[in-house]
Amino acid sequence: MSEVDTDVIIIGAGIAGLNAASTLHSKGLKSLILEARPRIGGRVYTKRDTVTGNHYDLGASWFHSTMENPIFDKFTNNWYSNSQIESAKYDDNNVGIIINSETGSLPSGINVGAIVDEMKYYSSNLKDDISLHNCAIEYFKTKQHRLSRDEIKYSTALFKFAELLNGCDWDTIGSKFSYGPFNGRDAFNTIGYDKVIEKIIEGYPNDNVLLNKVVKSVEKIQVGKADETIIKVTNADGSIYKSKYLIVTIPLGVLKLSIDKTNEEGAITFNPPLPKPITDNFAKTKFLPLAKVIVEFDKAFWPDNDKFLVLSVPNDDELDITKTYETVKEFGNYTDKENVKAFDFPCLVSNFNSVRKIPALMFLLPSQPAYQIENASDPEKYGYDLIKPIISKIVGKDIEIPEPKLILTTSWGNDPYSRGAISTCAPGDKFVNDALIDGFGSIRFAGEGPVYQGHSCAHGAYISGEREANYIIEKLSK
Ligand SMILES: Cc1cc2nc3c(=O)[nH]c(=O)nc-3n(C[C@H](O)[C@H](O)[C@H](O)COP(=O)(O)OP(=O)(O)OC[C@H]3O[C@@H](n4cnc5c(N)ncnc54)[C@H](O)[C@@H]3O)c2cc1C
Repeated sequence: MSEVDTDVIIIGAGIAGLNAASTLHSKGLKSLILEARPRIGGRVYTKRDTVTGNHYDLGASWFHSTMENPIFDKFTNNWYSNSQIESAKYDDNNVGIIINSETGSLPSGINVGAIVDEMKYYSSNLKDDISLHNCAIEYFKTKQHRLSRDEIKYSTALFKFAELLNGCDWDTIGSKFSYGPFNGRDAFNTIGYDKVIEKIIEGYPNDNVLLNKVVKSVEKIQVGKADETIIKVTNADGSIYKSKYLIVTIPLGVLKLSIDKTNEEGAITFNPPLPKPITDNFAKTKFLPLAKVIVEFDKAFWPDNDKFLVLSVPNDDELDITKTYETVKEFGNYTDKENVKAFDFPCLVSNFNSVRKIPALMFLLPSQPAYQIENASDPEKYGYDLIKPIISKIVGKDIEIPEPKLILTTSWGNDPYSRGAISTCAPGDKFVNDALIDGFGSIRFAGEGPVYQGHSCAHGAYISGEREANYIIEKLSK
């Protein structure tokens, strides 16, 4: 059993933990990172193929909210500004919309974007926070007299697209925060998100990052007056480390287990237990998976749009124009289905041939298909079979799709150290668990969950890590 004394222990080597460590290091404070996995990065995970030189991000890919994203600014302005390759690309050029119809595309002459903007306004201003699905029903109930049949049909499908921003199906997403506070365009990271990780941790001592350390328990021990405590952290391998402060950055899906599932892998027992204001908030916290299916071919055979939004559109015969909201009620309810197929769910397809000059497509899928892929006996084959009809629609012609060179799928839901993709708000839930930001004395919390700016995003994790490091720096300087 080893014992190490340090100023701060950080649990988790994702963006939040690494940025906390780097900030503490820059001010001369000592820290130690305990990471359960055999690698750093957390939900940033770049697979690099040593033969082709290609790389694929299985976690974060985009810089969101680029008007207020500090990682994006550093990445493009400081870290890789001299790179010969553009390090990030706004990928909103010529966005294709693909639907399951004869033509495969939206009919011209309907401005669904404007209606979706109205629906976003409507959802964020409703008095009661209801599910996104119910919100769509309410919107059509009260506003359908202003809309044409096609406007209703296609804007419903686009609205449901928010499932990809939240990871959940629209029955489990609270309408109020369903579109999040996204400020600014999205930019695609073209050189790999691991390059962000490399820069954040540059200069931090390697020896202070301990991998394969699954933290099992945290004990706060009183050593003097009320605010004089020592933190004792015990790992699954029996090693113990002690510090003055602790920053916990594990995903909320894992932290939730501390309430009543402490035997599960990755769960941490807190002694004394986490206070009620923190745990009360977890009752509704949703943490479901998103999945990626990445397919690489010998050469591209699809159109050159930057990306494609693939929509699940209500059937024409299902759509009763006199009672459209009734139709919307039945539409898109796939949570009870065990096997969803292409076009049952919305999906985003990034065209790497356009954004990175690589003949590959990346499919981002919501929770239900994600579960199916993760639990399949052959996830690559299952994932590819699931998205193949979408490739056919994108191509638009009856051609034989060639065999892919490479298929990659993800497993964020089954992974015990993530247990999902991103934090989501259920109806009536708080956008952010403020009690986590307040912390528990010398036990602090960071990550994409406990933060407002950049909530659920990589830059939110970054901001929260710095916030907690600065809190401790201030405390220790007194
Ligand atoms: C498929 C997918 C796509 C995404 N796309 C984007 C995107 O395009 N843009 C964007 O901004 N964001 C995206 N995100 C979200 C983004 O990846 C996260 O917000 C961010 O990486 C979270 O960082 P974090 O430090 O909060 O948590 P994490 O990166 O999850 O780090 C937490 C760390 O804690 C470790 N840990 C867990 N339990 C224990 C334990 N008991 N003991 C020790 N260590 C433990 C984990 O192994 C992990 O390394 C995506 C996420 C997913 C899954």
